[in-house]
Amino acid sequence: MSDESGRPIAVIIGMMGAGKTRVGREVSQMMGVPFKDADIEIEHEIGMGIPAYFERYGEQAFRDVESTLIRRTLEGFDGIFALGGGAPMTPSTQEALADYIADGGRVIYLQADPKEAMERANRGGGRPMLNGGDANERWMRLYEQRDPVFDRIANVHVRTHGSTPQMAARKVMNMIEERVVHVDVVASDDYDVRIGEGALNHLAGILGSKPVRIALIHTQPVQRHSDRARALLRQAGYQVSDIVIPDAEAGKTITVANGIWERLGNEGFTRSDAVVGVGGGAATDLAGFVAATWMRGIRYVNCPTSLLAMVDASTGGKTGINTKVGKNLVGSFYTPAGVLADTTTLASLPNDIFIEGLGEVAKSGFISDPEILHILEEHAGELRAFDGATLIGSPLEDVVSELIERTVKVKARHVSADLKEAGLREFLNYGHTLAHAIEKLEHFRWRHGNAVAVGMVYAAELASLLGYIDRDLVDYHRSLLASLGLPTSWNGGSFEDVIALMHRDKKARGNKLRFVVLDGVGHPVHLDDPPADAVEEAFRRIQH
Ligand SMILES: NC(=O)c1ccc[n+]([C@@H]2O[C@H](COP(=O)([O-])OP(=O)(O)OC[C@H]3O[C@@H](n4cnc5c(N)ncnc54)[C@H](O)[C@@H]3O)[C@@H](O)[C@H]2O)c1
Ligand SMILES: Nc1ncnc2c1ncn2[C@@H]1O[C@H](COP(=O)(O)OP(=O)(O)O)[C@@H](O)[C@H]1O
Ligand SMILES: O=C(O)C1=C[C@@H](OP(=O)(O)O)[C@@H](O)[C@H](O)C1
Repeated sequence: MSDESGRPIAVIIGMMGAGKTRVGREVSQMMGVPFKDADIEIEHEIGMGIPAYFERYGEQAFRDVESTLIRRTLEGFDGIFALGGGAPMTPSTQEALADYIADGGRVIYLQADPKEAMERANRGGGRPMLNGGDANERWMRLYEQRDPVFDRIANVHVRTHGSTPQMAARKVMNMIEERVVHVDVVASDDYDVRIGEGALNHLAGILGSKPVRIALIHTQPVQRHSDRARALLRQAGYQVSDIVIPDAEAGKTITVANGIWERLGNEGFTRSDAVVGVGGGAATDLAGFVAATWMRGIRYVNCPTSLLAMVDASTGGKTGINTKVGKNLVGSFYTPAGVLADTTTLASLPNDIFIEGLGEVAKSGFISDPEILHILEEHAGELRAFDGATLIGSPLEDVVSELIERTVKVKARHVSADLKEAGLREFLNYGHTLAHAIEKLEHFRWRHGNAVAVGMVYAAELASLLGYIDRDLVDYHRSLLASLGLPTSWNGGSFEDVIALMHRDKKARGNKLRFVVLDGVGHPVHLDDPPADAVEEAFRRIQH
């Protein structure tokens, strides 16, 4: 885990008594990496205790020694590095930490409960900054000065209220090991998709101090996960309006949205308040739509709990609801303040819902990242046998996290380049032209990812008929998708019904059909107005 460039894996800052040394050492043991405590290193260097050095030479002289040692350690140590309580207040140390973050480092603000930390800091003395007068009063004064500075300097915030050292260390380790995909959007604020155990712990860090009220929108099947989100929000001091919506597609309606708008009005939600959506893609679509429309837009954080929502639905700023005429026909491009894909939520995900999410994972492999296909191939059996109850802590967890990160990166590249789907982003629609027709004809009984799988085989057949790809790649589509438990054929409707619906696909222009096909793995192209006989023959070929 250590960083080859000699940079610390993480630097821990926080108030005296927060647990920087104790928790930092726990983390280093859990991760099997070295640990350094700046205060101990300084005492070795100055050849005396810090209180004595303070006494003899004063605080400024100490801070000079401290900041020099910190800068040197940041350049030449690859473990967990805990700083002294006052260290981050020194401007030169702040600069060094900013450089470290710019180089990919993690400065973790260990946010202990002030009462707990103050009590622990006063055990055993030896803290010169608490000398003179009431130690608790001095601690609180230092806290008022330092907390805002630490909050600003750190790029990771870990609340340890009520945690044992081991629990706190586990939270810190999860934050260190989590995967982060940055989405930089030209027309809107950038945001991060955070993937890992405990990602929900970032909620307060993303929402910040401005919101008073949070609308927590969730569905019954994910109650245990929304319970955790609610507890974190309340611990952080927000007023939480708990809004349970109908599950799955039943929740993506104007009636549900209208009911929430009424609640937000009655409960005085202002523009500085926010929405948090917890659930599958349907819930995060609806939550995003409510956030996009309330007062013409308030901030929202998506907390996806299904694989498809983590890799696709929650991450690209498409929000929306269904209407009687069709799916996703009303909505807005409105990007979130952040996306928290907490992999512990997958523990309750049913196997069939996990497998359908693999349809969108495979799609991303076909259009952009062949390594995704290799990982799917290598682990097809384990993935097909997915059991959420045994996922966390198993070898499969890291495989799933890698697949999520890679798929989100594919999505992020397209969203960053083309938020409103004027061109490049359409490549994410590989397999979707037929998929949407299937979903409609199956009255949405077919899951989205399953329909996309059949749609990709169709697009491969069409591409093969027109000479873009060879039969081997068509066969590879079928063998890989089938090995994951995904369908590769469909017999649920006539070609006439299908062609009529494909003409209403959002990629169609005028009376011309438009598809995304491959010109090889990782090379999607637009196919406009293909010959009618090829369109029909490809359909025949996915009907067996
Ligand atoms: N906005 C976009 O860019 C985008 C992209 C793809 C799909 N979508 C939309 O996303 C929806 C599909 O998302 P989905 O596949 O997550 O379906 P879904 O939201 O209907 O969830 C599927 C089922 O799994 C349950 N579930 C989800 N997470 C769970 C968990 N951790 N434990 C137990 N049960 C859980 C849900 O309650 C639901 O019953 C569709 O509405 C689709 O239109 C949107
Ligand atoms: N989460 C925690 N729960 C219980 N005791 C803790 C916790 N974190 C630290 N401690 C104890 O509190 C005291 C101060 O911890 P320490 O790591 O030295 O704080 P810091 O380095 O942040 O000043 C130590 O006795 C330590 O064992
Ligand atoms: O552009 C996007 O981010 C996508 C939106 C969804 O398609 P639709 O917009 O066709 O619903 C999704 O199914 C597809 O995987 C990617």
